[in-house]
Amino acid sequence: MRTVEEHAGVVTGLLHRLPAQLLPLAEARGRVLAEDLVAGLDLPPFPNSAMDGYAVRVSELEDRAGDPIALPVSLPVSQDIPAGRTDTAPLVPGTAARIMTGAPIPDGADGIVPVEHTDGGVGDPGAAGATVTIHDLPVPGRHVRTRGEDVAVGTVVLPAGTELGPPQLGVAAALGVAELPVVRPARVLVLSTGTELVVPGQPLGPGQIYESNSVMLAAALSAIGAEPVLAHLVADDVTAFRAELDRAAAVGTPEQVDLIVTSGGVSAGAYEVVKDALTGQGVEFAKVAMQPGMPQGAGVLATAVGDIPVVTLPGNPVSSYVSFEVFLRPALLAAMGHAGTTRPLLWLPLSAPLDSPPGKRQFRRALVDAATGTVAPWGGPGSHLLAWLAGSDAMIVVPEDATSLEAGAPVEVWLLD
Ligand SMILES: Nc1nc2c(c(=O)[nH]1)N[C@H]1C(S)=C(S)[C@@H](COP(=O)(O)OP(=O)(O)OC[C@H]3O[C@@H](n4cnc5c(N)ncnc54)[C@H](O)[C@@H]3O)O[C@H]1N2
Ligand code: MOO
Repeated sequence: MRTVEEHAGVVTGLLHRLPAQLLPLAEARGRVLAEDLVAGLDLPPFPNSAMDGYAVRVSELEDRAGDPIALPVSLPVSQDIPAGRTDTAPLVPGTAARIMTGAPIPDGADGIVPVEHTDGGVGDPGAAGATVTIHDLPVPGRHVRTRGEDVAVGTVVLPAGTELGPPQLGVAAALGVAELPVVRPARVLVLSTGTELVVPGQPLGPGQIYESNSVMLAAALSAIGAEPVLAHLVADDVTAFRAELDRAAAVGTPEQVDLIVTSGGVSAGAYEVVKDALTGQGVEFAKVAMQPGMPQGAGVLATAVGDIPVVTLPGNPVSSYVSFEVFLRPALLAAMGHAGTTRPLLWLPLSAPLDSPPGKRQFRRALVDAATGTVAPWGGPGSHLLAWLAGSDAMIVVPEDATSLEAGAPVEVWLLD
């Protein structure tokens, strides 16, 4: 049997780092930056006011000894500077300029008196007789946002590998960048197999069940920023199945994907379509020492139209999802440029005992109790217990050598979404 790490290594080895593409900022959230973002300008690009108020020469409001002059003091208001003004004149000595937040500081001014520290001004700023009476003196530089104090031109603002969240996209926009080079998402064909499977919404016949893996896997792919492509259900028919795979492998066609993920048809039954179609074709089937998720397959399928990595997941719904978490999620995140590929990991004491099979790493559905700082197994270990998976918010990882753990034992916990 393969260890979990051995199979994880095989799956990761199938996927190469994806190429970059240019995306408008509005479409880049969650993507990974493919190249350093270097500032093409200073931020702020010019000195500007952090307050609505009056720009002054602070030295004019001090006496020769550098002490504040007696207050209040009235100054003529020589100009008005709203944000966006492009023709600001230097500050006339002995005057103040009315200024708004974000407006350029006039040459010569070195302090801003917030409007709350004045009488609010009398008359139209810039007109004859306009004055402002100042009650409190500013310190030089106060409320002045200097050029380049946030970003200096030429500096790396976001290094390659940065995951683009709202603030990162915001700073790119502030630098005037409209598009960013980001790692392209993986396109993944999800193919569920099984003659017993019926698409939700259709009537269910005897012996049939509704198909749940493809929608679950597609959602899991979307959640990490990959692009799922869902194929129609393929019955347990090797020829039809191979035709689907060949379509997905065809280089340069719209159908081409980076990876094919199948579910079902890999265990020991008489109708294992995935195994039957792929054995000896570059895909290796193995038992992995884990529960659930023991029967696995992975490899590169060579077709007449191109080679395509394939990962075959077991059909039991919980097995399928756990296999995604353990093998595919980290491998795809890495291929899409993410540095962190694991779930947030905690060590928490169990609030209830659990059993685990010898020699297998068990991944148990679990619920974290934030109030007590404990974790409880949620439902049994059965790999058909999908509703329990749906009710869980974490996975407990039980090591291969543990067969029973008492309440209170510390366990590794992966926090799920
Ligand atoms: N004799 C043995 N039998 C089984 C073994 C074994 O080692 N020897 N392994 C068991 C384990 S463990 C697993 S896991 C499953 C894996 O089986 P397959 O991958 O071949 O999957 P299927 O047989 O096609 O289906 C298993 C189960 O899951 C249901 N299923 C499958 N696909 C879907 C889907 N898309 N949506 C919802 N449900 C699905 C299917 O109806 C079966 O109930 O094999 C054990 N058997
Ligand atoms: O390994 Mo299977 O995935 O237990 O149910």
